[in-house]
Amino acid sequence: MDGNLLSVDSLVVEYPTKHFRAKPFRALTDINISIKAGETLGLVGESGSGKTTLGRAVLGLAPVTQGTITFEGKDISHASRKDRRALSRDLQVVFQDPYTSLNPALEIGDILAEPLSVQGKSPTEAKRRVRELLDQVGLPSDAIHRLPREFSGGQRQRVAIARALALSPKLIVCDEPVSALDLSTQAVVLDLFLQIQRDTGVSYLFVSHDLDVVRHISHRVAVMYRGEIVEQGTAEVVTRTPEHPYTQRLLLASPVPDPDRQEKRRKDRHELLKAQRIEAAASVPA
Ligand SMILES: Nc1ncnc2c1ncn2[C@@H]1O[C@H](COP(=O)(O)OP(=O)(O)OP(=O)(O)O)[C@@H](O)[C@H]1O
Repeated sequence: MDGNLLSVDSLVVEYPTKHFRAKPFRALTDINISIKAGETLGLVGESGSGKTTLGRAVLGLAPVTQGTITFEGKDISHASRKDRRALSRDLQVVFQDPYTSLNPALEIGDILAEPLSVQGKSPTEAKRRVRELLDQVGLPSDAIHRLPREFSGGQRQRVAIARALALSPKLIVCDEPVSALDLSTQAVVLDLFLQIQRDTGVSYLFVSHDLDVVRHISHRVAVMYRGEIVEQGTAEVVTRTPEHPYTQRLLLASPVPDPDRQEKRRKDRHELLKAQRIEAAASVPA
């Protein structure tokens, strides 16, 4: 193994097109990324650039045409269904929309116990782990008997994060996990991601269209444009002094283009996080 938890080499993904004579649609071309244990790679780019497709390819949900995806030294690009089931212990996902990603008919306790029982944990073990998970994501233990609709967006995303954490994965693909949340809840949930990484050493492939979010959460950032990675490097360099014209445009297109205002927004977010951390210690979280 080369020290990487995940490495994606020369990846090409093509989606079949409906018309049988038409050429397949190439969504990803020559993608090369890697993630080490405990590291976050932020994936940023405009809508349609292929971010979700890359996350889905890692999860075995998009068709790999060429190249390899290696996880813990093993080629998983064409893993069988059985191998995928085993992989799901180590490789998990948090989706964008906490309103549709949780089964509305199941109580939170059952949502969290599901991956545990699939992996053969006894009901007693599962119960203990569910309590631990609720605590880890800052939800009260009485959440066990409540339904998703009784929770706010931020709280539901905590449930989705807890579910992803249930089997202590090594990598979580986070597909725009804060985009559906308001700004202050975004800050709290991002902080939770960071806290969990500090506590567990989990790695994230973190997809977002928001440079600000990606800068806050990532160690390194890869910028996608029309199915290719046009730039990657440390979060600081890529998001502040990008080299590629597309990244520069992305930075300019960010809702707060002025660097001073960006700095202020960074400070505001920091202050907000600090205040909310203090508040969170005393109250029910967002
Ligand atoms: N199942 C599919 N079949 C055919 N084409 C697809 C499929 N999924 C995505 N695409 C196409 O692949 C390209 C990349 O889409 P993808 O969803 O990965 O981009 P994205 O950067 O995540 O965009 P967004 O931020 O809007 O989700 C787009 O042109 C999209 O239309």
